[in-house]
Amino acid sequence: MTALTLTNINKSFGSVEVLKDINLTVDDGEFVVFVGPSGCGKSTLLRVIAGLEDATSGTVSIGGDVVNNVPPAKRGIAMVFQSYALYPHLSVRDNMALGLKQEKQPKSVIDERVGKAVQMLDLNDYIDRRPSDLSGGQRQRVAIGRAIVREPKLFLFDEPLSNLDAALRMNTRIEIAELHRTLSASMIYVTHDQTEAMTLADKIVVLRDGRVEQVGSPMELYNNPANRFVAGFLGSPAMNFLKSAPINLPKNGTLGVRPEHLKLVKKGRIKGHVTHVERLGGDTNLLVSTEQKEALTVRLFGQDSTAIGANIELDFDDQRAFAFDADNNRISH
Ligand SMILES: Nc1ncnc2c1ncn2[C@@H]1O[C@H](COP(=O)(O)OP(=O)(O)OP(=O)(O)O)[C@@H](O)[C@H]1O
Repeated sequence: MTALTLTNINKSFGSVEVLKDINLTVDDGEFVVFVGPSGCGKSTLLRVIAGLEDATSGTVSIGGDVVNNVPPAKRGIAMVFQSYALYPHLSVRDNMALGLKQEKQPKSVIDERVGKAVQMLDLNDYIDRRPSDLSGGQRQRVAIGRAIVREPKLFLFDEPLSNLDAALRMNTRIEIAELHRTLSASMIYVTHDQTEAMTLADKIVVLRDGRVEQVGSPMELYNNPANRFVAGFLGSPAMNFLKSAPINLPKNGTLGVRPEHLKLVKKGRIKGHVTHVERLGGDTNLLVSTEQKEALTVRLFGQDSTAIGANIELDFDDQRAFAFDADNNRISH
């Protein structure tokens, strides 16, 4: 069964085309992440699915029903926003219960669903507090709880972790992944963070300038990017791109090598000097300027003693490298 189908979705604001011919399906229980740089149309696409924006053309189907003319509250979706959007004067419990009260659900149903969500999200100690007395992470859990109690057909998350600090972001990311496993619900999650996309998604949709660049599992996209944009967007540190490559490339082509696939060797095909060293404890990143004055990042596992200014030689396994043509599309080599 398909949770969501988008067919030929276009969206313009005035003369500006923001979404261009988007076709996509989300299967039941699938976790789909929309990822792409700022302004590529991720939030607009989510808002079209939610019914907060109308598509200029195209069809939105949820659970097999066309919902273009169905208002947001009747689409069977629940949305979690970056800003939490909690009511400041209501307790955690009442914030979570509000949607169900508005639906006129019986008290027994409300108590049961809120109780279950509170348990699941470990919010027991906070149910009588107001949002202002909670940390950012706890507020986001309340916002997620409010979505869960509605038992939606489809969850929509719009950059839910971007207001949290790095450590909390990682914890909450793991909680969202666990929640997805527990609920087996269909989820769409918008982020510009490639780590969130890689770690959460069953399926990643890479967007750029309102178009879908590529759709696939995280490892499919990582190991088999269709073009230079996808190759450069997924992976941290980002893939290196060389114009003066030591392998045969078409005219104006580019060689792509991931930082972890470059090896320090005595005699290699790439020569350069180290311009900066980042010692991360577990890994070491070397920033290198090649003889052809191109910049590279090398990711070495563990602690490495190479110093700034060192002359080094690098090489890589050709099987691990990617070749892109003058139009930045991937070619086999
Ligand atoms: N109501 C609107 N009126 C006019 N233009 C809009 C409107 N909403 C969004 N846009 C434009 O549409 C484009 C896509 O915006 P959108 O918010 O969907 O991007 P995004 O990928 O979610 O970006 P971000 O990661 O920065 O939130 C942007 O160029 C934006 O300026």
